[in-house]
Amino acid sequence: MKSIFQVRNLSFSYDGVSVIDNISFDIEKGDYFALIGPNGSGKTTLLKLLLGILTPTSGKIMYLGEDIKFSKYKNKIGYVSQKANSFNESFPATVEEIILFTLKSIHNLSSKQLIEKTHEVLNKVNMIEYKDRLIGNLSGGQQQRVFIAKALSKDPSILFLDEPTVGVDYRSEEEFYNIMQNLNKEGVTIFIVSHDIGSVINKVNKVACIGNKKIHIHKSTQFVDIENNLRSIYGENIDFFNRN
Ligand SMILES: Nc1ncnc2c1ncn2[C@@H]1O[C@H](COP(=O)(O)OP(=O)(O)OP(=O)(O)O)[C@@H](O)[C@H]1O
Repeated sequence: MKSIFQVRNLSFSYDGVSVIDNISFDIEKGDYFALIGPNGSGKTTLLKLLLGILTPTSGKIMYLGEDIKFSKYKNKIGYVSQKANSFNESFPATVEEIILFTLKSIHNLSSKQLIEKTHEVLNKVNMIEYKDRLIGNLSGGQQQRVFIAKALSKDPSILFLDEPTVGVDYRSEEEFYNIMQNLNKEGVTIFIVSHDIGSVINKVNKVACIGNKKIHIHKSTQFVDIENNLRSIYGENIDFFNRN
């Protein structure tokens, strides 16, 4: 499989306090990845490093073989942040206007093409029927889908999502994972940061566990392997998965 991201001997410290210590792993084309780990284990820090928001203390991150410091990779990645689903009620724009505006800033398309592309990305997140609604009048789960549509406007090769199911109800969560699965089938590589181990593990096909400053990649979602690894990270004898 072709690597999209190659992380090599990556370490990171905040003001001398080490959070990530000499980790190496790849994100391959077509991966549907979950990054899991306890609170404070460094999930968001690693995500910020991959997004180029933070700079490694040492080591390298490469996008398609080129150091991200020098690469124009940001045009090729989609990012949905943790606090994405929070538009104010009075925000004066419809769903369609928000996507149109985003697309205009990225692509050089005719008006007709812009509308077509807007409808295409809204269809991908099951939001076409809400296109004329004011964004502030949507539920948190629906707003989240608009943010995913915004991220898809770039035609990203990889989509990063930080804790995407926090604050969404069971039905929205199911819908969210259906959308992710469809996008992954269409070829989008997906990387989800989540503390909701039981839910996310049933959906993805690779798991990265972060803890004690290290990362362990599970190339399948074999519960027993992951569970043993999580026990060593959390140091507790607890059940992580609901197997019903
Ligand atoms: N800006 C910062 N300055 C100093 N320390 C920080 C900063 N941001 C995070 N940290 C520390 O780095 C460690 C990792 O934090 P991080 O937010 O990456 O963890 P996380 O796994 O995403 O946690 P959570 O699940 O609670 O969101 C924590 O000990 C945290 O206190």
